[in-house]
Amino acid sequence: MTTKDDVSRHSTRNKCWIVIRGVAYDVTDFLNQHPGGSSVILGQAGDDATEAFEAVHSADLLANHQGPIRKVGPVLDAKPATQEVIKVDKSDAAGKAARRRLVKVINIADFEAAAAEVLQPKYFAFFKAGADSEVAARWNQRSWDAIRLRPRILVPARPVDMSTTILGTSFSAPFFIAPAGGGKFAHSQGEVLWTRAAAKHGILQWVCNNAGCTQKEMADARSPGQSLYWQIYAMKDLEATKREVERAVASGYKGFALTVDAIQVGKRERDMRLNIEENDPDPDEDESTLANSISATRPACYDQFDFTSAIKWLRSMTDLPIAIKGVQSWEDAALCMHHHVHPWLSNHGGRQLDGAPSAAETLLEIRQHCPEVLERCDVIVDGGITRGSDIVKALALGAKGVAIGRGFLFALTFGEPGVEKAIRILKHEVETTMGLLGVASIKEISFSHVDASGLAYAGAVIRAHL
Ligand code: HEM
Ligand SMILES: Cc1cc2nc3c(=O)[nH]c(=O)nc-3n(C[C@H](O)[C@H](O)[C@H](O)COP(=O)(O)O)c2cc1C
Repeated sequence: MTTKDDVSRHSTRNKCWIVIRGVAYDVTDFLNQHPGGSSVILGQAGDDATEAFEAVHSADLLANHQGPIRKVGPVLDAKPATQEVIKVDKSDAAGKAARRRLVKVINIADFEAAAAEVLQPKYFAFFKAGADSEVAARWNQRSWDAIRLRPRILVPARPVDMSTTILGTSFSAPFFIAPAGGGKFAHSQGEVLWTRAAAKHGILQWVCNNAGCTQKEMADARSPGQSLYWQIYAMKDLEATKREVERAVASGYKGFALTVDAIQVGKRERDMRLNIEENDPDPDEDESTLANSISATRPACYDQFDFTSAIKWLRSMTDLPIAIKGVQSWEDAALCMHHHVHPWLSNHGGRQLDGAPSAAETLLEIRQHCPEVLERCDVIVDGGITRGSDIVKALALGAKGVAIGRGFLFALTFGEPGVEKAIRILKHEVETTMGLLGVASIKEISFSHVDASGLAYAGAVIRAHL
């Protein structure tokens, strides 16, 4: 037990306590590790930080966080904590100006441009950033451009049905909302708005465990019958991740992805530059500029798994369908098949290993070296998908589900109406592409509908100029 007075005596960099929901925490040793920088926490030092904390973070972040934070104890005379997470509408995106911008959006790229106008630059940079020179991030998108569609003509038109199954559950469309952290940077209400929009339109939301909203908040925001999947990182403390998976199973999440391409964080320079501009670092501590950014100081992942031990560990927790997210070669896709899990071809939106292949390239490798993967697994792809035609190209190459990260983050800047509009735009584009190709259902889309022969050439030429 402690008191407000006690807490207020710890208001400096060397003795820094804050109160969150009636409990005091000693965050002195955490200050320099806080991904949001020490100054935001120091601004709350010795005081009640609940409102500032929950404007950005999910209510359960503290319980799950593994940084050097010491719980001091309940504050006897603290102001009572409300039951609901405090919603602070810090974005102007909900306002009239934002609605005016939304009207002008007619494709997913427009969402990016519109979000760039309304988001704080550091949040835009966090979403947009790729690793190093951002070649992989740009190539992801260009590689879909390099694939040509092969329409059949004089096929009597029929109504288009784009419904499909992903990991055993039916959805109204083959594309879905990728697990991407930082939803509350886009909109103060965060990822629950994805949950609601996904329900309205019958698409999948694959929830990210770095979400600003809690696992429970998103589960509670579900509509009857709505299926959500859960993405995890295996954290250094495997027991904590195990508890997270158990909670997700208990809350009714219906599928899992283990992200394996981020055992350390890629060097995201956009992010670093914005952080330097904002924090005006001490020139005598120059090295610190390399360490501080939203991306750079993530809690550590467990990095000792091989395929067999990872799958054994996952299977000790759940029988639900599992995808391994971050597969970037046909060999690893074949290993997924061997271990009865689904390969998710992704280079994390180019945010991790610059120079990594795009999902389109990995799909082609799989077709060449182990095509049975496409029959026996639900292959998921992502990276640089901005058009309905990209989605159809991915399906024609053999993918079963197509995830979109940044597109839905930028759309979330405009709240639920933004996300709904993004879904409608993509559905409309998929429908038009399918209609013009001469197919009426996902099953009818085949490899004969694409010509990917230019991809290797485009890769060589474009990469040289990226
Ligand atoms: C004391 C416990 C805290 C923990 C464990 C914590 C953890 C984190 C983590 C992991 C991130 C990275 C982004 C994410 O995953 O959400 C982050 C970012 C951030 N945090 Fe905290 N945080 C804490 C306290 C606070 C407080 C008290 C504030 C506000 C006064 C705050 C404001 C921010 C902001 C604004 C960012 C975004 C990064 C930026 O804007 O540069 N955090 N924090
Ligand atoms: C801002 C941001 C945060 C992300 N956070 C995660 C994450 O926490 N877990 C994860 O598996 N993937 C994460 N991703 C990667 C996405 O799931 C997805 O692989 C990627 O965004 C696809 O590329 P796209 O953004 O070009 O659509 C993140 C991506 C972005 C842009």
